[in-house]
Amino acid sequence: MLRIGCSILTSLFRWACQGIRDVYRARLKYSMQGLLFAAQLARDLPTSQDNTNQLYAEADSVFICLERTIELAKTLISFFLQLRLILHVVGAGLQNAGPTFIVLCILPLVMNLFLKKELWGKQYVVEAINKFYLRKVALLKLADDNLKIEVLGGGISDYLLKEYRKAQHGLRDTPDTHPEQLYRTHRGLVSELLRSVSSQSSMLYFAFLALVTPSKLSVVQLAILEQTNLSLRQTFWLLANELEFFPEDMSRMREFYAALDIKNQIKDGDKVYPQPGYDNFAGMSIELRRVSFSYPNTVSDRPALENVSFTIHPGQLVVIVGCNGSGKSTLIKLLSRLYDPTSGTILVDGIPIQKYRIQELRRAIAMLTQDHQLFPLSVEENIALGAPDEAGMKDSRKLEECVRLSGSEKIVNNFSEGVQTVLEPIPTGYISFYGQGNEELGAIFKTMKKSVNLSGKQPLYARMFMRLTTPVKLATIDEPSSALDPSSEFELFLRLRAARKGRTMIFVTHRFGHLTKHADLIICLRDGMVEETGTHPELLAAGGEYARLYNVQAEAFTTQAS
Ligand SMILES: Nc1ncnc2c1ncn2[C@@H]1O[C@H](COP(=O)(O)OP(=O)(O)OP(=O)(O)O)[C@@H](O)[C@H]1O
Repeated sequence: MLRIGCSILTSLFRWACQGIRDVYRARLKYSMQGLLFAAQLARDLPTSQDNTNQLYAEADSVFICLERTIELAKTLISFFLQLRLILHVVGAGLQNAGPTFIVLCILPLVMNLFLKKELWGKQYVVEAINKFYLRKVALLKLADDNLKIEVLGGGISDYLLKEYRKAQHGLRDTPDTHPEQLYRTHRGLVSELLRSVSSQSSMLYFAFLALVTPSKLSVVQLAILEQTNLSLRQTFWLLANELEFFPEDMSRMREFYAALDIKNQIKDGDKVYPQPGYDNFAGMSIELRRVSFSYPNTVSDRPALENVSFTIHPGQLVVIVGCNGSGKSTLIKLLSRLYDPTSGTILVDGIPIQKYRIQELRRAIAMLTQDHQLFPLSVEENIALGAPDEAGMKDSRKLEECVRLSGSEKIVNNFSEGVQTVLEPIPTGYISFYGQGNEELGAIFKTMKKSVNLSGKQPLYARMFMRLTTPVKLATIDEPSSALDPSSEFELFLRLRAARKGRTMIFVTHRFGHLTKHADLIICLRDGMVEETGTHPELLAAGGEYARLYNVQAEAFTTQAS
């Protein structure tokens, strides 16, 4: 009865512990996740791109470390209790045999620890270097759906199959099993023999003692020792495993806290923006004095910008032009302090840009770059986040106006859920291992992955228009039109220019015409340096790089096809 009662109590205790454990784990994890999310959001661009800051930070690592510490303590206690039991049982008859028995009992496991060939739990980096394997993996990738058009359109399937066979031939029978598995299977004969002989030593020792001094060992003692021998080994094995992984768990937890503590490379200033007296200025004034910049971790010897100097007056419409890689986008990134110049000074309203509070400065800048992406949120939120204050988020009239200005009406109307449509839902579902291949489940799974395919990026422009409803002083638009047809592009430029009142506006573009003719200032870059500046007529008359680029585009429209 007592035994049954104890088992029931144990089960109840386990069940309750499991529930509490799961709840506590979730609480701790969510709270750590929140801290990590805040730290990641606060991290600036150079800091996040710095390889030394790529830490393994898992919100669960704190709980795991805590749990493993408790487990380790439990195992240690149980190990010492078992040792005590053995000494007690053996000590009754044979005074000195207990310690010998314990040593023999755990000897095979100690040997195992030294002789075992296992990579698991060790710190290492793996890289495949077999050229045939690398070739095969690269070729297999070409069967992916996202490369279908290139492969089918290019008619290269036969070539790929031939190359695959060659790579396979070169690879011969070299296994591509995980290195952990391969390493483990290569055990030496001596270690195998030592292992099996030593595993029997403790009981052989007692069998020997029982034969030599039968009066000092009872059958009951032998039975208890047989049982304890097994459980001591089990506990020791558990202890060794836990101790092996413990430093790794600790280091993961340390890494998690280190990730929370990463200091931003871009230092914040303490001046408010705009400075008193500048609030009513018709835009931001910008001056660059001998600014040079190289990207952190770049492999290129040439700086992205070199000795760049120019002045933009408040309210000017500026167009930056230049060939690919001439530094146009980089320049825009420096203006919002996504990066700081390597040397030189940027003055905003006459004060070095680093002196302003970054948050306030960025709030005064509306930026649209080639890197901008739509968020995996609803269309409405994607747009409203241009003005993320409570009032802007809820103003549906404003939202509709921004959709209209950006030319996104057609796109939005095509969605059955309109502005509530989530653009790129994060896939969270999966089919179980044994459910793979089940047609019915497959059909359900397909309906779960509903990504919305947008050909243009108009909602991004809508977000920009939303941003322009706030008191921004500088709008920078980097290649706004690359995904637009010419008439949409023309209309968009008109609307953006109309939204210019009271703010400085900088466009980065490869296309001349609509914009450059209206620009107060054109800055022409070449290889990271300012080649020339001026207005459209001035630069055409100068006959330099701008005139050359302009004429190349103009000729494309005027030259008769031969
Ligand atoms: N994140 C980066 N890390 C390292 N180098 C970069 C990075 N971004 C740009 N570069 C390099 O800096 C230089 C200037 O690039 P940038 O993108 O500013 O030129 P761009 O004139 O805007 O070019 P495009 O017209 O193609 O957009 C180029 O040599 C580019 O390869």
